[in-house]
Amino acid sequence: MDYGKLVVEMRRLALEAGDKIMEIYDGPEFEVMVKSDNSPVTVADEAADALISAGLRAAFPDVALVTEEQSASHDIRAKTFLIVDPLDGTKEFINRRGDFTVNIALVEEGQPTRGVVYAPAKGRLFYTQADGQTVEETGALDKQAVGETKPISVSSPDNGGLMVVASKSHRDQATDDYIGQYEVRDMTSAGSSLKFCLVATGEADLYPRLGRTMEWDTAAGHAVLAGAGGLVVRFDNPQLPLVYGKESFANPFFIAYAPGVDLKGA
Ligand SMILES: Nc1ncnc2c1ncn2[C@@H]1O[C@H](COP(=O)(O)O)[C@@H](OP(=O)(O)O)[C@H]1O
Ligand SMILES: [Mg+2]
Repeated sequence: MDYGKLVVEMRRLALEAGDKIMEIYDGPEFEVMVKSDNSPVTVADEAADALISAGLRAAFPDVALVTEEQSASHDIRAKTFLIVDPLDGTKEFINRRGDFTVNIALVEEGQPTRGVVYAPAKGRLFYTQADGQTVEETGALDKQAVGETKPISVSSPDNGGLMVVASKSHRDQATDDYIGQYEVRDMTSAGSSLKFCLVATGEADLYPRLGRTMEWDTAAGHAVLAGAGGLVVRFDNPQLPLVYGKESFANPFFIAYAPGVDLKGA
C-alpha cells in the first residue's frame, strides 16, 4: 500500500464529502428515510458515500472496499480493506447538532492503520500521515493544498480527575455505572467518531462504549487515536485489542483511552 497516496486521497475525499454534506445540512428540509436495521439515513449519507466510494475505487482498484451504505460490500472478507462511514452521527446531522463526521480508514491484518475523520460542521480534520502519526489540520482546509498540521497525542491522564467522553445519543445506566468507578473531573458527551478524536488530542482521557457499533463507525477514529498513542480494547477483556474484519463487521463493547488511564475491569 502506498500510504502517501492513500493519505492524500483520503483527506481530499473526506473534505469533498464534507462539502456535499454541508450543502444538504444548510439547505432546505431533507427527507429522513429508515434503513432495514431501523437506523435513519438521508440523501447526505448517500451522496457522501457515492463520492467517496467512486474516489477510492478509482484510486485503489485492487483494494477491497467496505462501506456502511452499500450492503453488498458487507460480505467482503479481505486481509486488507478500506472501510467507510460517509456520515457517522446521522442523528446528530438530522437534529442539526453538528457532531457528525466523515470516516475513511484502511484496515491491515485486523487493525486500522491509517484513517481520516472530518467533522465539517465543526471545521475539524484529523488524519494519520503516511508514517502513521496523527495530525489535526487547521486553517482553510483547502482540498488542493494542505494547511497547517499539528501532530497530536493523547493526554498524560491524572487518575485523580479524569476527563471522560461518552455518546450523546446512546447513553445508559451500564455506561454510567462503569464511569462511576473512576475519579472523574469532567464529563462531556459528543456524537459520532469525534469521541475518539477528543481522546486523540488529549481533550478527553477515556471513552467507554457500552453499546453497539459497527466497524465502519470506529475504524477511522480508532486509526486517528492509535496514531496519537491511544488504545482501543474490548470491554469484556481489556487485555484484547478491538480487531477488525469480524463477522458482519459488528463490534463488541469497547474502551478507548490514553494509556496512562488506570483501566477498571468490566
Ligand atoms: N443498535 C445499534 N446497532 C448498530 N450500530 C449502532 C446501534 N446504535 C448505534 N449504532 C451506531 O452508532 C453510531 C452513532 O454513534 P454515537 O451514539 O456515538 O453518536 C451510528 O452511526 P451512524 O450515524 O453512521 O448510523 C450507528 O451506526
Ligand atoms: Mg456510523
